[in-house]
Amino acid sequence: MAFRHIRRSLSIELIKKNRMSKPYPYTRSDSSRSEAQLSLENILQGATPGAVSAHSRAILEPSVKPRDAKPRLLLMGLRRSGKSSIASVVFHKMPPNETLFLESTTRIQKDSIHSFMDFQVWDFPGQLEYLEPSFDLEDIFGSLGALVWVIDAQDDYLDSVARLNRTILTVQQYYPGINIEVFIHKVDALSEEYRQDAYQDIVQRITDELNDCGYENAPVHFYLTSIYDYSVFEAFSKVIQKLIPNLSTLENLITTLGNNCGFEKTYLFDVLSKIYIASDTRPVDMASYEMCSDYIDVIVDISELYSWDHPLRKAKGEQMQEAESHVVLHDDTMLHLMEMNKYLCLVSVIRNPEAREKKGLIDMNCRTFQEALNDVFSRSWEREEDQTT
Ligand SMILES: Nc1nc2c(ncn2[C@@H]2O[C@H](COP(=O)(O)OP(=O)(O)OP(=O)(O)O)[C@@H](O)[C@H]2O)c(=O)[nH]1
Repeated sequence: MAFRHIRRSLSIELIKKNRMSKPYPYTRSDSSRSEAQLSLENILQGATPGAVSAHSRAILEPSVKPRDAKPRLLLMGLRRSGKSSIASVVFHKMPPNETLFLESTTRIQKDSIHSFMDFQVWDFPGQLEYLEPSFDLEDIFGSLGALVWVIDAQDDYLDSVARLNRTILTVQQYYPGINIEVFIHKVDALSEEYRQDAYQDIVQRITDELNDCGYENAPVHFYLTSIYDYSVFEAFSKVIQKLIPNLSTLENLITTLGNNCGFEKTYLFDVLSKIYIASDTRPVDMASYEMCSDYIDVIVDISELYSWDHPLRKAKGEQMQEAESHVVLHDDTMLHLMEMNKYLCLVSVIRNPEAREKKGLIDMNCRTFQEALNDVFSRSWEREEDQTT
């Protein structure tokens, strides 16, 4: 559990603390990772590489058990476009610069992600010809949540765009509802002007082709991404959000909470991956998202440092199981964090001085939100397990 080491509520007043300015969200090597982080990673079940070849369809077994009927995210694109790097950085907390040493994927890598929602991430080798008749489209695209197509924007992308167009046209015929998410990737090394040009050009080429073939409203979305900043987390947040049932209910709940407590912006984070699964309906600004995301790291680190069982330490009264914390930054912005359950935590940005003073109100409203969230969004099999025990 994310903050299970925290036995009591933390309240940290870091008056002169500058915004955390780590270049990347994960900058430490494996050996220096905290127990808390490792325990987070243990939630993930490791990759179970399927022995896929063009002639071996058996590995792409259709899902039969209800537990296996999870939405699937397919990572596709040409070789070296950055698919495995994205999966490793977002879901395995790999420091971005370590992706330089990733080897080319030769088989479909299947990751089962067990979190607030179960889903699978399939990383396809760039060279795999999945549109050939030897592959069963139903096995690949059947229970698909989204197809994430990664285009290396630093490279000549025309081949990739042509291949994506072929894939979309095939998939659209049989599975018109599938979300196609195009990551225009590795934009970190590009100038702002070149980024925008590449973006416009790629969008144009794909929409023109789809329009010519009669798919005017195909569900294709575009993102500029890089593993060296938060853009890939932001993009994945948007991709995952489309798979969440009742997202608008969740957003409305968060908006009501924010209005009642005077929050400027609130995010509901998946602690493991630090993608946000919902936020209030105000526009997202990257600076606040980054700040909140960094704050989760800070709290995980602090909980690791100070939550060990001390024989002489006695609890004073009843203790909350969930972590709760707030911090005031140098510009008087307050960040408030509250753990919601095993997987999710709520992080809010508070700039209104009056709102900052009403800590009791904030706590009470966040608890009410927590109860509503856990009632509505607890995972069905956990409820079943609870009933059987
Ligand atoms: N500059 C930059 N490099 C990146 C980024 N993402 C990935 N890379 C680099 O791109 C190279 C290829 O990345 P991979 O993740 O192995 O690519 P892949 O698409 O999985 O490749 P295949 O397994 O061959 O299909 C690695 O050296 C990464 O470090 C990014 O956002 N920016």
